[in-house]
Amino acid sequence: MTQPLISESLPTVLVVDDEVHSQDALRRTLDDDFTVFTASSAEEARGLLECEPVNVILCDQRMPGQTGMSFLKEVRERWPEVVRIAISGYTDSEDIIAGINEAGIYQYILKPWGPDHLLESVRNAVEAQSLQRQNSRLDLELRTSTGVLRQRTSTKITRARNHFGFDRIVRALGSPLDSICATAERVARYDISVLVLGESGTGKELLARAIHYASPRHTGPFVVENCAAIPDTLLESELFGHKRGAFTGAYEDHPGLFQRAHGGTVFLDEIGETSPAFQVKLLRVLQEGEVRPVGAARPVPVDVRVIAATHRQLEQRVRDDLFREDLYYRIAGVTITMPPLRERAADIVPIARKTVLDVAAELGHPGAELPDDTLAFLQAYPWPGNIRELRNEIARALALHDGQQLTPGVFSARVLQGRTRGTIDDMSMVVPQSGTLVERLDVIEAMVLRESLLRHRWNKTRTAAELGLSRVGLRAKMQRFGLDK
Ligand SMILES: Nc1ncnc2c1ncn2[C@@H]1O[C@H](COP(=O)(O)OP(=O)(O)OP(=O)(O)O)[C@@H](O)[C@H]1O
Repeated sequence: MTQPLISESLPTVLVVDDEVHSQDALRRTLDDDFTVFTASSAEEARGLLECEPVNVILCDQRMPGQTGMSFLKEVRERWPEVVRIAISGYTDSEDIIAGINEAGIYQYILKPWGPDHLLESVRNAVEAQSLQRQNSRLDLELRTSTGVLRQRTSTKITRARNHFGFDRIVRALGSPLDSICATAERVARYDISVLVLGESGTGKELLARAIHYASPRHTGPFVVENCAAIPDTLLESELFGHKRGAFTGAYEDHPGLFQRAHGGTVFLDEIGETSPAFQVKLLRVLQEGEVRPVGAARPVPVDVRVIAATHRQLEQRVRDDLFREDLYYRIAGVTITMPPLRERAADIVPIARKTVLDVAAELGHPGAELPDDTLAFLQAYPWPGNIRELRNEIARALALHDGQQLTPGVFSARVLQGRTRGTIDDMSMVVPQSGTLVERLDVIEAMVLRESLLRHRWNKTRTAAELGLSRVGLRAKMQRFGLDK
């Protein structure tokens, strides 16, 4: 047996035939295009397969010791990448079918074979193998990248769930937010609409996100829309999208709000500010569960959960005919009210501490200390802008007083003077909107006391004189409202 030196560039073919003249004929036919090995027995062929990279095996059906088919079966098991061609002197269709099934034969070549036909068959076999390899590689890459993508997506979702979970809503032990979050978490599991009421900056959007990420829709999008910011002229296009060429300037298809939120949750902020036109269109989508993009021939089904929010008393707006009653009932499956910060002063301490950490990390500062008197001072301020205002104040103080202790003096004049703006609209931010009259007056009384104390730099004699109180009376009130810390 003389075997060739392997040419790197040519595919290799192993001819297995015990008849020397058949071997020679095959070699001559294939030699120009392939590196050809020959073997006279299964044993010899095994030896070659073990040490040479064979692309195609051409095996005669008749072999001493065992049939060509049983050997090709073995090849399939041990070297499955090698393409198998059987050469046979007879045509038994059952034999051929068995060969194809059991040995995974690529082709049967009948004797006498013609050189052109044989050459073409072997070329095709090599090509089939290369395609097969390419496919496997692509398949592997695809599976790996899909796996990585899936893993990345699920990591992202897990991170988002952790980042926007209910425990990220910072609050003191026993805060009214405990029961609010418990309700929201229960509601999250069901596909009902949620209406979140509360002053600006109380955390309505934060709560809406927590609901979305705790819901079965958490893998879908959470899309925020500030309804007050959409002019009526753009309503259709913003809510329902448009097709390319639907109007001048529509250069490409634009998915509307509901299509973007499909499978997830849409957060409709400032729902109380919407025009009658907006309300009609919104109601239609919620009733029909489909949208028709401007210029589209057919409506598109949308599957969206709605969480709406407003700082307005929406029921009152319904009574005043400023908000559609039918829409109100659609969006207010469950109503949750976020209390203003001044009604949960205990939350100010953990929120302030957490904000210092967040902002310091953002600014790359080492952080800052919040001494007890500063915390008491922050608790006494009514925070008409709620948590947003508190966070902004702390960020400002940290930026200006890098690395120092945050004493009351580092806060803005507005906070130092306990000033709140005086418009009627702002009144609703300062005057409590829940509780009995006595409870509400208590909140106001505490604010008046604190404001006066701050202005007099906590001098009790001057504060008492200004408020027409005795020093003892002032001290008693300070104690009652927690202002004596
Ligand atoms: N309990 C909380 N713990 C930590 N951060 C909070 C909390 N509540 C609100 N925040 C933060 O305060 C800011 C304002 O909150 P958010 O935007 O959710 O309020 P909102 O009621 O939706 O305000 P608006 O009505 O003005 O849109 C955000 O930065 C939010 O992350």
